[in-house]
Amino acid sequence: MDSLSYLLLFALGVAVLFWRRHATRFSISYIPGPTGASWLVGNMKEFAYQLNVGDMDFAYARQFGRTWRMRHPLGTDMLMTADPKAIHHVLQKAEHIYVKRLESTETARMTMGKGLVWASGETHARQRKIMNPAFTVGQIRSFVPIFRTGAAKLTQKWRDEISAKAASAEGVALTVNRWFSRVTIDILGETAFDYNFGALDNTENEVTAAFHTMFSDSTLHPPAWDLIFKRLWSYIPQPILEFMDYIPTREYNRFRRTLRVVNGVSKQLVEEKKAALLTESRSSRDIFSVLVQANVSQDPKGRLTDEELVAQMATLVLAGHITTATTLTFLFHELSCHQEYQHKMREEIVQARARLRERGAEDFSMEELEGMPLVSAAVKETLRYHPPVYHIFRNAIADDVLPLETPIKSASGEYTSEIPIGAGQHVVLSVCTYQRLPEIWGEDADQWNPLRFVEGNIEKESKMGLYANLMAFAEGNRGCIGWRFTILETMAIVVDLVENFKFDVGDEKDEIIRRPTGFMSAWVRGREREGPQLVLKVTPVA
Ligand code: HEM
Repeated sequence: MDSLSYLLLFALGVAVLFWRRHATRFSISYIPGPTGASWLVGNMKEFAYQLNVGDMDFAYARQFGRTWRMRHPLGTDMLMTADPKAIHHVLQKAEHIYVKRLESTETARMTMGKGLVWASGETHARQRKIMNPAFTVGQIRSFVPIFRTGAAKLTQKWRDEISAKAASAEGVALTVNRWFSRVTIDILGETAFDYNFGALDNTENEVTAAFHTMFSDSTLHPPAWDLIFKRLWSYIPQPILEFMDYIPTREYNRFRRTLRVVNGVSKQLVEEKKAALLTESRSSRDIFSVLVQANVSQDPKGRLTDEELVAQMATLVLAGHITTATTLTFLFHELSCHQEYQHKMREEIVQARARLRERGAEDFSMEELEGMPLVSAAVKETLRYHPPVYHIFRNAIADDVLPLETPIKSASGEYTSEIPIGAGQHVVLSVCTYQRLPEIWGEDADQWNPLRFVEGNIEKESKMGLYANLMAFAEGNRGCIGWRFTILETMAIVVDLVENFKFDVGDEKDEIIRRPTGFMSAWVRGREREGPQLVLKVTPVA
Protein backbone atom coordinates (compact mmCIF):
# COMPACT_ATOMS: atom_id res chain seq x y z
CA MET A 1 0.00 0.00 0.00
CA ASP A 2 1.31 3.49 -0.82
CA SER A 3 1.22 6.52 1.48
CA LEU A 4 -1.92 7.90 -0.17
CA SER A 5 -3.83 4.74 0.68
CA TYR A 6 -2.64 5.01 4.29
CA LEU A 7 -3.86 8.58 4.38
CA LEU A 8 -7.25 7.66 2.96
CA LEU A 9 -7.56 4.81 5.39
CA PHE A 10 -6.67 7.16 8.21
CA ALA A 11 -9.20 9.76 7.08
CA LEU A 12 -11.88 7.13 6.75
CA GLY A 13 -11.13 5.92 10.24
CA VAL A 14 -11.32 9.44 11.68
CA ALA A 15 -14.67 10.01 9.97
CA VAL A 16 -16.11 6.77 11.28
CA LEU A 17 -14.76 7.51 14.72
CA PHE A 18 -16.51 10.86 14.85
CA TRP A 19 -19.71 9.41 13.56
CA ARG A 20 -19.61 6.74 16.24
CA ARG A 21 -18.71 9.19 18.95
CA HIS A 22 -21.56 11.53 18.17
CA ALA A 23 -23.98 8.70 17.69
CA THR A 24 -23.39 7.25 21.12
CA ARG A 25 -25.78 8.28 23.86
CA PHE A 26 -23.41 7.30 26.63
CA SER A 27 -20.53 9.29 28.00
CA ILE A 28 -18.24 8.42 30.87
CA SER A 29 -16.57 11.82 30.99
CA TYR A 30 -18.10 12.51 34.45
CA ILE A 31 -16.01 9.72 35.97
CA PRO A 32 -12.96 11.15 37.75
CA GLY A 33 -9.63 10.72 36.03
CA PRO A 34 -6.46 12.55 35.04
CA THR A 35 -6.92 15.88 33.26
CA GLY A 36 -4.85 17.84 30.79
CA ALA A 37 -4.28 15.04 28.30
CA SER A 38 -3.75 15.95 24.66
CA TRP A 39 -6.76 15.48 22.37
CA LEU A 40 -4.65 13.66 19.81
CA VAL A 41 -2.89 11.04 21.95
CA GLY A 42 -4.90 11.20 25.18
CA ASN A 43 -3.10 9.63 28.16
CA MET A 44 -1.72 6.84 26.00
CA LYS A 45 1.90 7.99 26.09
CA GLU A 46 1.80 7.94 29.87
CA PHE A 47 0.12 4.53 29.66
CA ALA A 48 2.67 3.02 27.28
CA TYR A 49 5.78 4.78 28.60
CA GLN A 50 5.46 4.21 32.35
CA LEU A 51 8.85 3.43 33.88
CA ASN A 52 7.53 0.70 36.13
CA VAL A 53 4.41 -1.23 35.08
CA GLY A 54 1.54 -0.44 37.43
CA ASP A 55 2.91 2.81 38.88
CA MET A 56 0.47 4.86 36.83
CA ASP A 57 -2.50 2.65 37.77
CA PHE A 58 -1.59 2.58 41.46
CA ALA A 59 -1.28 6.37 41.59
CA TYR A 60 -4.66 6.93 39.88
CA ALA A 61 -6.38 4.29 41.99
CA ARG A 62 -5.10 6.10 45.11
CA GLN A 63 -6.31 9.42 43.74
CA PHE A 64 -9.64 8.45 42.13
CA GLY A 65 -10.62 5.08 43.61
CA ARG A 66 -10.99 1.62 42.09
CA THR A 67 -12.61 2.90 38.88
CA TRP A 68 -11.34 5.85 36.89
CA ARG A 69 -11.37 7.33 33.40
CA MET A 70 -8.47 7.96 31.05
CA ARG A 71 -8.32 9.69 27.71
CA HIS A 72 -7.87 7.60 24.63
CA PRO A 73 -6.48 9.16 21.44
CA LEU A 74 -8.75 11.51 19.43
CA GLY A 75 -10.72 12.77 22.40
CA THR A 76 -12.39 9.52 23.42
CA ASP A 77 -12.60 8.02 26.91
CA MET A 78 -11.40 4.71 28.24
CA LEU A 79 -12.74 3.18 31.46
CA MET A 80 -10.17 1.70 33.84
CA THR A 81 -11.28 -0.52 36.71
CA ALA A 82 -9.84 -2.71 39.44
CA ASP A 83 -13.26 -3.22 41.04
CA PRO A 84 -13.78 -7.00 41.63
CA LYS A 85 -17.49 -6.90 40.80
CA ALA A 86 -16.90 -5.00 37.57
CA ILE A 87 -14.05 -7.33 36.56
CA HIS A 88 -16.20 -10.39 37.25
CA HIS A 89 -19.05 -8.88 35.23
CA VAL A 90 -16.85 -8.13 32.21
CA LEU A 91 -15.05 -11.47 32.11
CA GLN A 92 -17.72 -13.83 33.34
CA LYS A 93 -21.32 -12.62 33.56
CA ALA A 94 -21.45 -10.42 30.47
CA GLU A 95 -18.47 -11.80 28.56
CA HIS A 96 -20.61 -11.95 25.38
CA ILE A 97 -20.89 -8.12 25.53
CA TYR A 98 -17.27 -7.34 26.41
CA VAL A 99 -15.17 -8.78 23.62
CA LYS A 100 -11.48 -8.45 22.90
CA ARG A 101 -10.54 -5.22 21.12
CA LEU A 102 -9.59 -5.46 17.46
CA GLU A 103 -6.28 -3.93 18.45
CA SER A 104 -5.58 -7.01 20.63
CA THR A 105 -6.88 -9.62 18.20
CA GLU A 106 -5.02 -8.10 15.24
CA THR A 107 -1.78 -8.04 17.22
CA ALA A 108 -2.48 -11.69 18.07
CA ARG A 109 -3.03 -12.50 14.40
CA MET A 110 0.23 -10.81 13.43
CA THR A 111 2.24 -12.57 16.14
CA MET A 112 0.54 -15.98 16.39
CA GLY A 113 -1.83 -16.38 13.44
CA LYS A 114 -5.53 -17.18 13.61
CA GLY A 115 -5.36 -19.36 16.73
CA LEU A 116 -7.13 -19.28 20.08
CA VAL A 117 -5.88 -15.88 21.28
CA TRP A 118 -7.04 -14.29 18.02
CA ALA A 119 -10.38 -16.12 17.58
CA SER A 120 -13.73 -14.70 18.68
CA GLY A 121 -17.38 -15.79 18.87
CA GLU A 122 -18.20 -19.17 17.36
CA THR A 123 -14.71 -19.65 15.94
CA HIS A 124 -13.31 -19.23 19.44
CA ALA A 125 -15.87 -21.65 20.94
CA ARG A 126 -15.03 -24.26 18.27
CA GLN A 127 -11.26 -23.88 18.71
CA ARG A 128 -11.47 -23.90 22.51
CA LYS A 129 -13.62 -27.07 22.55
CA ILE A 130 -10.91 -28.93 20.64
CA MET A 131 -8.05 -27.43 22.67
CA ASN A 132 -9.56 -28.12 26.13
CA PRO A 133 -8.79 -31.89 26.26
CA ALA A 134 -5.08 -31.07 25.90
CA PHE A 135 -5.13 -29.13 29.20
CA THR A 136 -7.01 -31.41 31.62
CA VAL A 137 -5.53 -32.29 35.03
CA GLY A 138 -4.66 -35.78 33.73
CA GLN A 139 -2.88 -34.33 30.74
CA ILE A 140 -0.87 -31.86 32.85
CA ARG A 141 0.04 -34.67 35.27
CA SER A 142 1.56 -36.57 32.35
CA PHE A 143 3.76 -33.51 31.61
CA VAL A 144 5.32 -33.37 35.10
CA PRO A 145 8.27 -35.67 34.15
CA ILE A 146 8.97 -33.38 31.16
CA PHE A 147 8.90 -30.30 33.42
CA ARG A 148 11.28 -32.04 35.81
CA THR A 149 13.64 -33.15 33.03
CA GLY A 150 13.78 -29.57 31.74
CA ALA A 151 14.51 -28.35 35.27
CA ALA A 152 17.26 -30.96 35.77
CA LYS A 153 18.85 -30.01 32.46
CA LEU A 154 18.85 -26.33 33.40
CA THR A 155 20.43 -27.21 36.75
CA GLN A 156 23.18 -29.17 35.00
CA LYS A 157 23.76 -26.32 32.51
CA TRP A 158 24.20 -23.89 35.38
CA ARG A 159 26.57 -26.25 37.19
CA ASP A 160 28.65 -26.49 33.99
CA GLU A 161 28.56 -22.72 33.52
CA ILE A 162 29.61 -22.13 37.12
CA SER A 163 32.49 -24.65 36.95
CA ALA A 164 33.66 -23.09 33.67
CA LYS A 165 33.78 -19.69 35.37
CA ALA A 166 35.69 -21.15 38.34
CA ALA A 167 33.02 -20.80 40.97
CA SER A 168 33.97 -19.34 44.27
CA ALA A 169 31.99 -19.25 47.49
CA GLU A 170 30.76 -15.87 46.24
CA GLY A 171 28.90 -17.45 43.33
CA VAL A 172 28.83 -16.59 39.66
CA ALA A 173 26.75 -13.92 37.90
CA LEU A 174 24.20 -15.43 35.52
CA THR A 175 21.68 -13.61 33.33
CA VAL A 176 18.88 -15.83 34.53
CA ASN A 177 15.99 -14.42 32.45
CA ARG A 178 17.59 -15.68 29.22
CA TRP A 179 17.94 -19.17 30.69
CA PHE A 180 14.29 -19.14 31.79
CA SER A 181 13.27 -18.29 28.25
CA ARG A 182 15.30 -21.20 26.93
CA VAL A 183 14.10 -23.81 29.41
CA THR A 184 10.43 -22.83 28.98
CA ILE A 185 10.64 -22.98 25.18
CA ASP A 186 12.26 -26.42 25.33
CA ILE A 187 9.54 -27.64 27.69
CA LEU A 188 6.88 -26.32 25.32
CA GLY A 189 8.52 -28.10 22.40
CA GLU A 190 8.46 -31.41 24.28
CA THR A 191 4.95 -31.06 25.71
CA ALA A 192 3.33 -29.49 22.66
CA PHE A 193 4.98 -31.50 19.86
CA ASP A 194 7.23 -34.08 21.49
CA TYR A 195 9.99 -32.06 19.79
CA ASN A 196 13.32 -30.81 21.05
CA PHE A 197 13.87 -27.14 20.18
CA GLY A 198 17.34 -27.52 21.69
CA ALA A 199 17.25 -24.01 23.14
CA LEU A 200 19.11 -25.03 26.30
CA ASP A 201 21.88 -26.60 24.23
CA ASN A 202 22.13 -24.04 21.50
CA THR A 203 21.92 -20.31 22.06
CA GLU A 204 21.43 -19.74 18.31
CA ASN A 205 18.16 -21.72 18.05
CA GLU A 206 16.07 -19.99 15.36
CA VAL A 207 12.84 -19.96 17.35
CA THR A 208 14.36 -18.60 20.55
CA ALA A 209 16.40 -16.13 18.53
CA ALA A 210 13.19 -14.92 16.83
CA PHE A 211 11.36 -14.52 20.12
CA HIS A 212 14.29 -13.05 22.04
CA THR A 213 13.41 -9.43 22.81
CA MET A 214 10.58 -9.49 20.24
CA PHE A 215 8.24 -7.48 22.42
CA SER A 216 10.87 -5.06 23.66
CA ASP A 217 12.10 -4.52 20.09
CA SER A 218 8.58 -3.88 18.84
CA THR A 219 6.24 -2.60 21.54
CA LEU A 220 8.40 -0.59 23.96
CA HIS A 221 7.97 3.15 23.45
CA PRO A 222 5.52 3.14 20.54
CA PRO A 223 5.54 6.38 18.48
CA ALA A 224 2.55 8.73 18.86
CA TRP A 225 1.33 8.02 15.31
CA ASP A 226 1.05 4.31 16.17
CA LEU A 227 -1.00 5.02 19.30
CA ILE A 228 -3.43 7.11 17.23
CA PHE A 229 -3.42 4.65 14.34
CA LYS A 230 -4.30 1.76 16.68
CA ARG A 231 -7.21 3.75 18.09
CA LEU A 232 -8.73 3.66 14.60
CA TRP A 233 -8.53 -0.09 14.22
CA SER A 234 -11.84 -0.67 15.99
CA TYR A 235 -13.55 1.24 13.19
CA ILE A 236 -11.89 -0.45 10.25
CA PRO A 237 -13.42 -3.64 8.81
CA GLN A 238 -11.33 -6.67 9.72
CA PRO A 239 -10.44 -7.73 6.13
CA ILE A 240 -9.01 -4.26 5.46
CA LEU A 241 -7.05 -4.44 8.70
CA GLU A 242 -5.20 -7.48 7.36
CA PHE A 243 -3.42 -5.09 4.95
CA MET A 244 -1.41 -4.03 7.97
CA ASP A 245 0.69 -7.07 7.25
CA TYR A 246 2.40 -4.87 4.65
CA ILE A 247 3.21 -1.90 6.88
CA PRO A 248 7.00 -1.60 6.92
CA THR A 249 7.60 -0.28 10.45
CA ARG A 250 9.74 -1.60 13.31
CA GLU A 251 6.83 -3.24 15.20
CA TYR A 252 5.13 -4.88 12.23
CA ASN A 253 8.40 -6.03 10.62
CA ARG A 254 9.46 -7.67 13.86
CA PHE A 255 6.09 -9.45 14.29
CA ARG A 256 6.20 -10.72 10.70
CA ARG A 257 9.74 -12.02 11.02
CA THR A 258 8.96 -13.94 14.21
CA LEU A 259 5.72 -15.44 12.91
CA ARG A 260 7.49 -16.56 9.73
CA VAL A 261 10.12 -18.46 11.71
CA VAL A 262 7.63 -19.99 14.17
CA ASN A 263 5.17 -20.92 11.41
CA GLY A 264 7.95 -22.55 9.40
CA VAL A 265 8.82 -24.82 12.32
CA SER A 266 5.13 -25.38 13.26
CA LYS A 267 4.10 -26.33 9.71
CA GLN A 268 6.88 -28.87 9.44
CA LEU A 269 5.97 -30.32 12.86
CA VAL A 270 2.26 -30.43 12.06
CA GLU A 271 2.97 -32.42 8.89
CA GLU A 272 5.34 -34.79 10.67
CA LYS A 273 2.98 -35.36 13.59
CA LYS A 274 -0.04 -35.93 11.40
CA ALA A 275 1.87 -38.53 9.36
CA ALA A 276 3.19 -40.20 12.54
CA LEU A 277 -0.28 -40.38 14.09
CA LEU A 278 -1.53 -42.29 11.06
CA THR A 279 1.23 -44.90 11.27
CA GLU A 280 2.08 -45.13 15.00
CA SER A 281 0.15 -47.59 17.10
CA ARG A 282 1.00 -45.98 20.50
CA SER A 283 -1.08 -42.96 21.41
CA SER A 284 1.14 -39.92 22.07
CA ARG A 285 0.30 -37.60 24.94
CA ASP A 286 1.77 -34.37 23.61
CA ILE A 287 -0.64 -31.45 23.14
CA PHE A 288 -0.57 -31.63 19.38
CA SER A 289 -1.41 -35.35 19.29
CA VAL A 290 -4.29 -34.82 21.71
CA LEU A 291 -5.50 -31.94 19.53
CA VAL A 292 -5.40 -34.01 16.38
CA GLN A 293 -7.22 -36.87 18.10
CA ALA A 294 -9.88 -34.48 19.47
CA ASN A 295 -10.14 -32.94 16.01
CA VAL A 296 -10.87 -36.15 14.14
CA SER A 297 -13.53 -37.16 16.66
CA GLN A 298 -15.46 -33.93 15.93
CA ASP A 299 -18.05 -33.66 13.19
CA PRO A 300 -16.33 -32.07 10.15
CA LYS A 301 -17.86 -28.62 10.73
CA GLY A 302 -16.38 -28.42 14.21
CA ARG A 303 -12.84 -29.36 13.16
CA LEU A 304 -9.72 -27.19 13.06
CA THR A 305 -8.24 -26.59 9.62
CA ASP A 306 -4.54 -27.18 9.01
CA GLU A 307 -3.97 -23.43 9.12
CA GLU A 308 -5.67 -23.29 12.52
CA LEU A 309 -3.59 -26.22 13.79
CA VAL A 310 -0.39 -24.40 12.83
CA ALA A 311 -1.70 -21.22 14.46
CA GLN A 312 -2.45 -23.10 17.72
CA MET A 313 1.14 -24.22 17.86
CA ALA A 314 2.51 -20.70 17.34
CA THR A 315 -0.04 -19.52 19.95
CA LEU A 316 1.06 -22.05 22.55
CA VAL A 317 4.75 -21.41 21.97
CA LEU A 318 4.32 -17.66 22.35
CA ALA A 319 1.57 -17.45 25.00
CA GLY A 320 3.12 -20.31 26.96
CA HIS A 321 6.80 -19.52 27.18
CA ILE A 322 7.19 -15.76 27.63
CA THR A 323 4.65 -15.61 30.46
CA THR A 324 6.20 -18.50 32.40
CA ALA A 325 9.74 -17.20 31.84
CA THR A 326 8.61 -13.78 33.15
CA THR A 327 7.10 -15.34 36.27
CA LEU A 328 10.31 -17.29 36.95
CA THR A 329 12.40 -14.16 36.44
CA PHE A 330 10.44 -12.09 38.97
CA LEU A 331 10.16 -15.00 41.40
CA PHE A 332 13.95 -15.42 41.53
CA HIS A 333 14.41 -11.66 41.74
CA GLU A 334 12.19 -11.67 44.83
CA LEU A 335 13.88 -14.73 46.33
CA SER A 336 17.25 -13.04 45.97
CA CYS A 337 15.83 -10.03 47.85
CA HIS A 338 14.18 -12.23 50.52
CA GLN A 339 16.96 -14.50 51.76
CA GLU A 340 15.09 -15.73 54.79
CA TYR A 341 12.16 -16.94 52.74
CA GLN A 342 14.50 -18.53 50.20
CA HIS A 343 16.24 -20.40 53.02
CA LYS A 344 12.93 -21.68 54.45
CA MET A 345 11.82 -22.78 51.00
CA ARG A 346 15.04 -24.73 50.54
CA GLU A 347 14.47 -26.47 53.89
CA GLU A 348 10.93 -27.36 52.79
CA ILE A 349 12.27 -28.90 49.58
CA VAL A 350 15.08 -30.78 51.37
CA GLN A 351 12.54 -32.28 53.78
CA ALA A 352 10.24 -33.25 50.93
CA ARG A 353 13.23 -34.86 49.17
CA ALA A 354 14.02 -36.87 52.35
CA ARG A 355 10.41 -38.16 52.47
CA LEU A 356 10.70 -39.06 48.80
CA ARG A 357 13.87 -41.10 49.45
CA GLU A 358 12.23 -42.88 52.39
CA ARG A 359 9.44 -43.99 50.09
CA GLY A 360 11.97 -45.10 47.50
CA ALA A 361 10.36 -42.87 44.85
CA GLU A 362 12.47 -41.32 42.11
CA ASP A 363 11.00 -37.87 41.76
CA PHE A 364 8.26 -35.53 42.98
CA SER A 365 4.74 -36.18 41.75
CA MET A 366 2.25 -33.46 40.86
CA GLU A 367 0.66 -33.73 44.31
CA GLU A 368 4.03 -33.50 46.05
CA LEU A 369 4.96 -30.37 44.13
CA GLU A 370 1.61 -28.79 44.92
CA GLY A 371 1.92 -29.92 48.54
CA MET A 372 4.95 -27.69 49.31
CA PRO A 373 3.24 -24.69 50.95
CA LEU A 374 6.17 -22.26 50.75
CA VAL A 375 6.97 -23.07 47.11
CA SER A 376 3.31 -22.78 46.19
CA ALA A 377 2.93 -19.50 48.09
CA ALA A 378 5.99 -18.00 46.36
CA VAL A 379 4.49 -18.80 42.94
CA LYS A 380 1.09 -17.33 43.88
CA GLU A 381 2.61 -14.22 45.43
CA THR A 382 4.80 -13.59 42.38
CA LEU A 383 1.77 -13.86 40.08
CA ARG A 384 -0.07 -11.45 42.38
CA TYR A 385 2.72 -8.92 42.74
CA HIS A 386 4.18 -9.13 39.22
CA PRO A 387 1.33 -10.31 36.94
CA PRO A 388 2.87 -10.79 33.46
CA VAL A 389 -0.49 -9.81 31.89
CA TYR A 390 -1.19 -6.66 33.89
CA HIS A 391 -4.07 -5.19 31.83
CA ILE A 392 -6.96 -6.95 30.10
CA PHE A 393 -8.57 -4.97 27.28
CA ARG A 394 -12.20 -5.29 26.25
CA ASN A 395 -14.65 -3.44 24.02
CA ALA A 396 -18.42 -3.38 24.68
CA ILE A 397 -20.34 -4.46 21.58
CA ALA A 398 -23.76 -3.65 23.07
CA ASP A 399 -25.12 -1.22 25.64
CA ASP A 400 -24.86 -2.48 29.20
CA VAL A 401 -24.76 -1.45 32.86
CA LEU A 402 -21.51 -2.17 34.67
CA PRO A 403 -22.04 -3.03 38.36
CA LEU A 404 -19.49 -1.85 40.96
CA GLU A 405 -18.60 -3.08 44.42
CA THR A 406 -17.27 0.37 45.36
CA PRO A 407 -19.65 3.20 44.31
CA ILE A 408 -18.46 6.23 42.34
CA LYS A 409 -19.96 9.72 41.97
CA SER A 410 -22.49 9.82 39.13
CA ALA A 411 -23.00 12.68 36.64
CA SER A 412 -25.66 14.17 38.95
CA GLY A 413 -23.29 14.11 41.93
CA GLU A 414 -24.90 11.20 43.76
CA TYR A 415 -23.08 8.00 44.54
CA THR A 416 -23.89 5.09 42.26
CA SER A 417 -22.89 1.45 41.96
CA GLU A 418 -23.75 1.26 38.28
CA ILE A 419 -22.08 2.75 35.21
CA PRO A 420 -24.15 2.91 31.99
CA ILE A 421 -21.90 1.62 29.20
CA GLY A 422 -22.51 2.36 25.51
CA ALA A 423 -21.62 0.02 22.67
CA GLY A 424 -18.09 0.78 21.51
CA GLN A 425 -16.82 1.72 25.00
CA HIS A 426 -13.26 0.56 25.75
CA VAL A 427 -12.82 -0.99 29.17
CA VAL A 428 -9.44 -1.84 30.68
CA LEU A 429 -9.29 -4.25 33.62
CA SER A 430 -6.33 -3.25 35.77
CA VAL A 431 -5.19 -6.67 36.94
CA CYS A 432 -2.11 -5.17 38.61
CA THR A 433 -4.26 -2.79 40.72
CA TYR A 434 -6.87 -5.42 41.66
CA GLN A 435 -4.02 -7.61 42.88
CA ARG A 436 -2.82 -4.83 45.20
CA LEU A 437 -6.19 -3.92 46.78
CA PRO A 438 -5.49 -3.79 50.54
CA GLU A 439 -9.12 -4.76 51.30
CA ILE A 440 -8.47 -8.14 49.68
CA TRP A 441 -4.77 -8.76 50.14
CA GLY A 442 -4.13 -6.96 53.42
CA GLU A 443 -2.40 -3.75 54.49
CA ASP A 444 0.94 -5.00 53.16
CA ALA A 445 -0.47 -5.54 49.62
CA ASP A 446 2.33 -3.34 48.26
CA GLN A 447 4.96 -5.79 49.43
CA TRP A 448 6.02 -9.21 48.18
CA ASN A 449 5.02 -11.41 51.11
CA PRO A 450 4.15 -15.02 50.18
CA LEU A 451 3.21 -15.81 53.76
CA ARG A 452 -0.17 -14.12 53.12
CA PHE A 453 -1.06 -17.30 51.19
CA VAL A 454 0.19 -19.58 53.98
CA GLU A 455 -1.32 -17.78 56.95
CA GLY A 456 -4.29 -15.90 55.49
CA ASN A 457 -7.73 -16.87 54.27
CA ILE A 458 -7.60 -15.06 50.96
CA GLU A 459 -8.67 -18.00 48.87
CA LYS A 460 -11.56 -18.95 51.15
CA GLU A 461 -12.91 -15.42 51.41
CA SER A 462 -13.16 -14.49 47.78
CA LYS A 463 -13.81 -16.40 44.59
CA MET A 464 -12.17 -14.45 41.80
CA GLY A 465 -10.22 -15.84 38.90
CA LEU A 466 -9.04 -19.33 37.99
CA TYR A 467 -6.41 -19.69 40.68
CA ALA A 468 -5.81 -18.42 44.20
CA ASN A 469 -8.22 -15.47 43.89
CA LEU A 470 -5.83 -13.97 41.34
CA MET A 471 -6.79 -12.28 38.10
CA ALA A 472 -3.39 -13.07 36.55
CA PHE A 473 -5.01 -15.74 34.37
CA ALA A 474 -8.30 -13.83 33.90
CA GLU A 475 -11.48 -15.97 34.07
CA GLY A 476 -14.53 -16.98 32.04
CA ASN A 477 -14.54 -18.59 28.60
CA ARG A 478 -11.42 -16.67 27.61
CA GLY A 479 -9.49 -17.38 30.79
CA CYS A 480 -5.98 -18.79 30.37
CA ILE A 481 -6.12 -22.34 29.03
CA GLY A 482 -2.56 -22.98 30.22
CA TRP A 483 -2.85 -21.94 33.89
CA ARG A 484 -2.40 -25.43 35.39
CA PHE A 485 0.41 -26.09 32.96
CA THR A 486 2.35 -22.99 33.96
CA ILE A 487 1.82 -23.45 37.72
CA LEU A 488 3.16 -27.01 37.69
CA GLU A 489 5.97 -26.12 35.31
CA THR A 490 7.04 -23.16 37.45
CA MET A 491 6.96 -25.25 40.63
CA ALA A 492 8.93 -28.07 38.98
CA ILE A 493 11.67 -25.63 37.94
CA VAL A 494 11.73 -23.66 41.20
CA VAL A 495 12.06 -26.81 43.29
CA ASP A 496 15.13 -28.00 41.37
CA LEU A 497 16.85 -24.64 41.28
CA VAL A 498 16.28 -23.74 44.93
CA GLU A 499 17.38 -27.21 46.03
CA ASN A 500 20.63 -26.86 44.08
CA PHE A 501 21.57 -23.18 44.21
CA LYS A 502 21.54 -20.15 46.43
CA PHE A 503 20.45 -16.90 44.76
CA ASP A 504 21.72 -13.43 45.64
CA VAL A 505 21.17 -10.00 44.10
CA GLY A 506 23.66 -9.59 41.21
CA ASP A 507 24.59 -5.98 41.90
CA GLU A 508 23.12 -4.06 44.84
CA LYS A 509 23.19 -0.87 42.72
CA ASP A 510 20.88 -2.33 40.05
CA GLU A 511 17.28 -1.18 40.32
CA ILE A 512 15.07 -3.80 38.65
CA ILE A 513 12.13 -2.20 36.86
CA ARG A 514 9.08 -3.72 35.12
CA ARG A 515 8.88 -2.34 31.60
CA PRO A 516 5.63 -2.38 29.61
CA THR A 517 6.57 -4.59 26.66
CA GLY A 518 3.26 -6.30 25.92
CA PHE A 519 3.90 -8.62 28.83
CA MET A 520 5.87 -6.97 31.62
CA SER A 521 9.59 -7.69 31.59
CA ALA A 522 12.54 -7.12 33.96
CA TRP A 523 15.06 -4.43 33.05
CA VAL A 524 17.82 -2.60 34.90
CA ARG A 525 17.07 1.08 35.35
CA GLY A 526 19.53 3.27 33.46
CA ARG A 527 20.72 0.30 31.38
CA GLU A 528 17.65 0.00 29.17
CA ARG A 529 19.85 -0.15 26.05
CA GLU A 530 20.91 -3.64 27.13
CA GLY A 531 17.36 -4.95 26.89
CA PRO A 532 15.48 -7.08 29.43
CA GLN A 533 17.80 -8.66 31.97
CA LEU A 534 18.04 -10.03 35.45
CA VAL A 535 21.55 -10.88 36.61
CA LEU A 536 21.77 -12.89 39.83
CA LYS A 537 24.67 -14.31 41.78
CA VAL A 538 24.16 -18.06 41.69
CA THR A 539 26.08 -20.31 44.09
CA PRO A 540 25.80 -24.11 44.17
CA VAL A 541 24.46 -25.43 47.46
CA ALA A 542 26.94 -27.92 48.88
C1 HEM B 1 2.36 -17.16 34.12
C2 HEM B 1 1.93 -17.67 33.00
C3 HEM B 1 0.69 -17.20 32.27
C4 HEM B 1 -0.09 -16.09 32.47
C5 HEM B 1 0.08 -15.00 33.51
C6 HEM B 1 -1.15 -16.13 31.50
C7 HEM B 1 -2.17 -15.21 31.41
C8 HEM B 1 -3.22 -15.27 30.52
C9 HEM B 1 -4.33 -14.35 30.47
C10 HEM B 1 -4.54 -13.18 31.41
C11 HEM B 1 -5.13 -14.73 29.46
C12 HEM B 1 -6.43 -14.05 29.03
C13 HEM B 1 -6.13 -12.86 28.15
C14 HEM B 1 -7.38 -12.14 27.69
O1 HEM B 1 -8.47 -12.68 27.77
O2 HEM B 1 -7.27 -11.01 27.21
C15 HEM B 1 -4.53 -15.89 28.84
C16 HEM B 1 -5.05 -16.55 27.75
C17 HEM B 1 -4.41 -17.61 27.14
N1 HEM B 1 -3.29 -18.28 27.59
FE1 HEM B 1 -2.22 -17.85 29.21
N2 HEM B 1 -0.98 -17.25 30.71
C18 HEM B 1 0.12 -17.94 31.17
C19 HEM B 1 0.61 -19.14 30.68
C20 HEM B 1 0.11 -19.82 29.61
C21 HEM B 1 0.60 -21.08 29.12
C22 HEM B 1 1.72 -21.89 29.76
C23 HEM B 1 -0.13 -21.38 28.00
C24 HEM B 1 -0.04 -22.57 27.10
C25 HEM B 1 0.75 -23.60 27.26
C26 HEM B 1 -1.08 -20.30 27.80
C27 HEM B 1 -1.98 -20.21 26.77
C28 HEM B 1 -2.99 -19.28 26.69
C29 HEM B 1 -3.97 -19.25 25.61
C30 HEM B 1 -3.99 -20.18 24.40
C31 HEM B 1 -4.85 -18.21 25.90
C32 HEM B 1 -6.09 -17.78 25.10
C33 HEM B 1 -7.30 -18.47 25.70
C34 HEM B 1 -8.60 -18.12 25.01
O3 HEM B 1 -8.75 -16.99 24.52
O4 HEM B 1 -9.48 -18.98 24.99
N3 HEM B 1 -0.92 -19.38 28.81
N4 HEM B 1 -3.37 -16.20 29.51
